[in-house]
Amino acid sequence: MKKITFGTDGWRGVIADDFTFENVKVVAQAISEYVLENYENPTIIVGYDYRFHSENFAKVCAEVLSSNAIHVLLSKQPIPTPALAHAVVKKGVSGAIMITASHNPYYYNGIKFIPHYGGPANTQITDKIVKNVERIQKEGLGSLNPDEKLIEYFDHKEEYINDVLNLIDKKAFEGKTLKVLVNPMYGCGIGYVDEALKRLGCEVKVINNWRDPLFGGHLPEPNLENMKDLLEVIKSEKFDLGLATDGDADRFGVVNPDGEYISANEVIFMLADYLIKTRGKASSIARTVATTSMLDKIAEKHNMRCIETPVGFKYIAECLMKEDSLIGGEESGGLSIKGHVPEKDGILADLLVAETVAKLQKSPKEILKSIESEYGKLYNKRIDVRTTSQKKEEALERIKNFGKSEVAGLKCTEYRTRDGLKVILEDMSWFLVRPSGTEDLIRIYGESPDEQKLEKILLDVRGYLGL
Ligand SMILES: O=P(O)(O)OC[C@H]1O[C@H](O)[C@H](O)[C@@H](O)[C@@H]1O
Repeated sequence: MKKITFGTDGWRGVIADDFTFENVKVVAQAISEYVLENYENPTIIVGYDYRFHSENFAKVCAEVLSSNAIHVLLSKQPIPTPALAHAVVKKGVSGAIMITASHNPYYYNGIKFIPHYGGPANTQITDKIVKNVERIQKEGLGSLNPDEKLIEYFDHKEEYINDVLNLIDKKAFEGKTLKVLVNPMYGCGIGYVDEALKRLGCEVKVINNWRDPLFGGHLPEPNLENMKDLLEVIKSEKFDLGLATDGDADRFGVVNPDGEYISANEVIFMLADYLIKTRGKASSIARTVATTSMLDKIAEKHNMRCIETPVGFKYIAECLMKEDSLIGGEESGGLSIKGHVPEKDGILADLLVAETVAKLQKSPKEILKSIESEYGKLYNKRIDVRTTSQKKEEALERIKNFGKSEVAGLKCTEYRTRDGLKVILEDMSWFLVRPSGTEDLIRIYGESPDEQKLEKILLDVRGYLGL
C-alpha cells in the first residue's frame, strides 16, 4: 500500500485506493494524538470541499476526534480552505482538519491540517503526525467510541466574507459598476467571490456554480487549459474582468476582458505594486523559489526585502507571521497579505484584483504593461514532466551532481539548493528543477528578460536531465 505522507500541502490519495475510510480514520487518530499532546482542552474544526464523499470523510474525522474526547465543530456545508483557516483564528481553536484534494483530479481526495495560527501545518508538525500514523498502522487503530455530544455544527460564511471585505478598499468601487465573470470551477468558491463582489456593487455573472464531483471533465485548477469555458464567455459578452478559484478556493485565476489569461506570477507582482502604493508600510515581500524575480525588483525599488522560500505556502506563511511581509505569493496561484490569515486565499486575491482594476480604471493587461515599462519585462515558463519513477530518480541524481558552469551560453553565477536546484545565470535569468511534492512529476521552471533565451535555457536543461 502507498505510504501516507504529508507532501507540499497535506496528504492526498486516490479515493478507494489509499484514500479509504480506514486510512482517513488512521490520519484523524494521528492528528487527534498530536492535538492532545500540544493543546489543553482542544477544539478542532472540521471542514470539507465538494468532492465525492467529502462530507462523509469529514464526519468520520469528527467521530474519531470525539472518541479522543476532543470537542469538534463540524461545518454545516462545504467551506473554502481559507475560510476554514479564518475560522480557526476567529474562534481561537486549536486547529482544523480540511477534507480536500484541492485542484487534483476528481478521483483524489485529501486531508490538510491547519494548526491554531490559521495557516498550513509546517513540516515539524506534519512529521509528528506522520510518525503517529506509522505507529498506529503498526499497532492497529483499536476501537473507537464516537461521542456525538462533543460534535457541534457551525457556519462561518458570513463572518469570513465580512472580514475579507474589510481588507478591501470599498471606496475604489464607488460610482463604478464593474462587470465581472466568476468561475468557482464547481468548487468551494461557489457563493463567495460572487457574493462579495455583489456587496461591492459589481454586476456579476457566475458559471460552473453547482456541485459536480467530476469538475466538468477538467482539473479544478484555474489555468489557461482548464478555463476554456470562461474564456469563451468572456470573449462573447462584455466584461471588465474574469475571476476564478480552484477546488478548495485557496488558489486564484484571473482573465483579462479580451480573454487573455493573466498568469499567477503577473497577478502577484501587479498586487505587490498596487498594495505598496495603497496600503501601509511593511518590511518585506515573500515569494517561493519558483516565483518571478519581478518581485525582487519591486521590493528593491521600495527598500523592502524580498524573501525567497522553498515551494509550499507553509513557508510563505512563516514570512507573513514573522517577517512583516506585505504580500506573500507563489507562481502556482497562491497569495495572502498582511492583516489576513497566513493561508493562501483565492477569494481574497480575486477581490484584490477587482479592487485594483476598479481603482486604476484599467484592465489587468494595461496595469501590467505600465509596471513592465518601469521595471522591464521578464518571461517565465514552467514545464511539468510526467515520467517513470526510475527516470525521475535518475534526473534528480543528475541535479545533485550538476557541475555545469554555463547554460545556453550564459555563465552560472549562483547555485541554490534549498528546494531542488536553482541556478542563477549572468543576465539575471534563472532556472529551477525540483520534484513536485503533490504530484508524480518533475517541474522545470525558468525566467529570463529574453524570451528566446528562456526557450534555449529550458531546452538545454531538459537535454542535460534526459527528460
Ligand atoms: O510543486 P508542488 O510541490 O506540487 O506544489 C505545488 C503547490 O501545491 C499546493 O497547492 C501547495 O499548497 C502549494 O504551496 C504548492 O505551491
